[in-house]
Order: sequence, then C-alpha cells, then structure tokens
Amino acid sequence: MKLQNDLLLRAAKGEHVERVPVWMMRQAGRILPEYRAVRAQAGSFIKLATTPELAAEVTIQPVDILKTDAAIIFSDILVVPEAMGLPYEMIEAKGPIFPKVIQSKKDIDLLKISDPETDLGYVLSAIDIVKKELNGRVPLIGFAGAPFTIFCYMVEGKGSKTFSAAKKMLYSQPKLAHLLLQKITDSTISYLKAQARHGADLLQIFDSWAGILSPEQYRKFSLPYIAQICNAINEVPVTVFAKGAFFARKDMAKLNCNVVGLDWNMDIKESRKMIPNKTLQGNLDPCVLYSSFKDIEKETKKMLKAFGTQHYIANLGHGVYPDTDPEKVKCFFEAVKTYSA
Ligand SMILES: Cc1c2[nH]c(c1CCC(=O)O)Cc1[nH]c(c(CCC(=O)O)c1C)Cc1[nH]c(c(CCC(=O)O)c1C)Cc1[nH]c(c(C)c1CCC(=O)O)C2
Repeated sequence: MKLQNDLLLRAAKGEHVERVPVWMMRQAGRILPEYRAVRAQAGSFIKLATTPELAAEVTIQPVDILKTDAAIIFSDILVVPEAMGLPYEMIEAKGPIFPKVIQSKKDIDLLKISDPETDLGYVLSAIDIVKKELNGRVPLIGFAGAPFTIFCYMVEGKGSKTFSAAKKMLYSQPKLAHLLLQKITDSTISYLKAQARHGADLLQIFDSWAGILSPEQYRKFSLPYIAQICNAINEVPVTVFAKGAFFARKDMAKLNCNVVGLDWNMDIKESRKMIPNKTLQGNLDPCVLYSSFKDIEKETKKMLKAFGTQHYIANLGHGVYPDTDPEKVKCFFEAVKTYSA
C-alpha cells in the first residue's frame, strides 16, 4: 500500500522533504476526551490495550483530531515482560506495578522468550486493524522498550525515581543482569520484527530510564542490547530515544539506526555535531505546551531554526503530559507545518 503522506519515512531515511513531519510521543491516549471515552467503555487500561478494535480506535484518534503525520500503535512497553511470563497491573493514577519481580537466576530461568504471534497477538491484531483503517493516510509507528528500561521494571516491580533496586543488580550481580537483559533482547527483537511484518512502517525503541546510569554502565548494560536490536531489524527504519542519555550521543551515532531522539536537555546544535550522520527527532520541552499560543509558536520556530528542515522529525523531548490542552498541541503541530514549509 502506497502511503499518501510519507514525510516521516522520508525524513527518517534522510531523503528530502517539503516540510518537517511532526508527531508526539504519548499522543495516543492521555490528553484527548475522545480517548477517555473509549477507555471508560473498556473499563481499564489493560482491557483497552488488549482489545484490538479499541486499541486501533485510540491509535487513529490523534491522526483525525490532531492531524499528526504518523500514528503510534496504542500499547505499552510493559507488554513484553507480560509476554515473557511476568504480568503487570496498572494502578489508577499511580502507574504500573509487577506483583512478582525478578530476583534470582531461578526467576530468570522461569521466564520465556516470548513468541509474538501467540503471546502478543492482540498487539499484532491491533496493527492489522489500524493499517486497514488508516488506508495509507500516514505511516504507523511500532515500538518497544529498550532492554535496560524493561529490566528496570522487571526487577524494581514499579516506577521509581532512582530504580535503585534494579541498579543494585547491575553492581552486585552483573552476570545475572546480563542474563535477563539478553532474554529481554531476544523477546524484543522477535516482537519488533512481528510488528514490521504486520505493517508497522517505523519502529521506535524507548530507553526511558537511560538517564539514571553512568556513562560506563550505560555502555555495559544498555547500549550493547540496543545495538543488537538495531542490527537485527532491517525491515523498516528504527528510532532510538534514550531519555537523559546526553553522555551517549556519540555512541548513538554509531548505532545501526536511522533516527536518534533528543530530549530538551540536549543542545540541538551540539547534538547535530555529535550525531552528524542521522535524522534527529525531538525535542520541545512538553511544558512549553502550558504556555500561551503565541509563546508555543515562538518556541517552535526557535526549535525549527536550530534543527533546520531536513534530516529532522519534530516532536516533544518526552511524552506529552496528561493535563495538556489539545488546542495547544494543535498550535504546536500547525506551527511546525507552517514554518518548516
Ligand atoms: C516508561 C514507559 C511506559 N510506557 C511507555 C513508556 C516509554 C515512554 C516514556 O518514557 O514515556 C510507552 C507507552 N505507553 C503508552 C504508549 C502508547 C502510544 C503513544 O501514545 O505514544 C507508549 C508508547 C500508553 C500508555 N501507558 C500508560 C497510559 C496511561 C494509562 C491510563 O490510561 O490509565 C497510557 C495511555 C501507563 C503507563 N505505562 C508506563 C507508565 C510509567 C505508565 C503510568 C504513567 C503514565 O501514564 O505514563 C510505562
């Protein structure tokens, strides 16, 4: 199926674009009343995520309502541990928890390397439906968590500011940590390949907790596994977004990926120098969307000027915050489209 709007894919591949493509991390869900209505109908986040028709519906909402240049499949990074045999729960207004966590070699041995078609079939079915309903309007982004970020949740069992329980394993039982990281990596590779097979046009790896590691630990416990994933995926372009990993930008340039995501702590010009060979994505502070329409326009223009209009995908520097006014998001998207043409 030929895409009517392939700006995102052309930008990802480093090809010329007439204007900068724009989408937003965590655009599916959270900010739209239309999302909340479907979520209420589903009853819970997990029910919504595991019901392909409903997951497909909320995936397409931002394309219709916010006019994004891409859809991102509605799911979560935590579906991978679940598929490996470690189920999660989503606690209202608090976030995810894992009732059982990984502590020993035996715990790791009990995990399986997931088979995407059987263990994550509901995500793949949602992708099938989205591709059919989008009918080539915009590309579909698939995703997974980076092995280190998934490791954090599997060992810690819940969100944390420091993830000290997970980091403890890196220092005290590095062999065990590597064993678990490899098992997550193997599961993630087959999952991402399945997403591409079902029609995902680009795949993004979220290393949301990269920023809690020292550069040395990042090179030991995260980068090699991201590199394995990048080397294994050659079906579609790949984006690596490592939140807080400003210290690893030169390493990112060496990855076998097409796009590197930046957060707002990373200087744009400096990042261009460190990662000269790739398309960059980002990096507006999500809090800019709390300011006036005029200031959102001003900040967006400033960002566009620093990145330029080629080898660039406009986005926020992290996911949109839940209490953001959708009209402010539209203002951001409009500004990118108008001032980058
Ligand atoms: C760390 C992480 C998670 N999940 C994700 C990450 C990496 C990206 C990042 O750093 O923000 C990724 C994710 N989670 C969700 C998506 C959907 C696609 C999208 O819109 O980008 C994506 C890409 C849906 C979701 N995942 C979650 C919700 C909210 C649940 C609800 O509707 O009640 C949604 C829409 C829940 C979730 N899931 C997770 C947490 C910590 C929470 C609770 C707090 C929060 O909302 O962010 C784990």
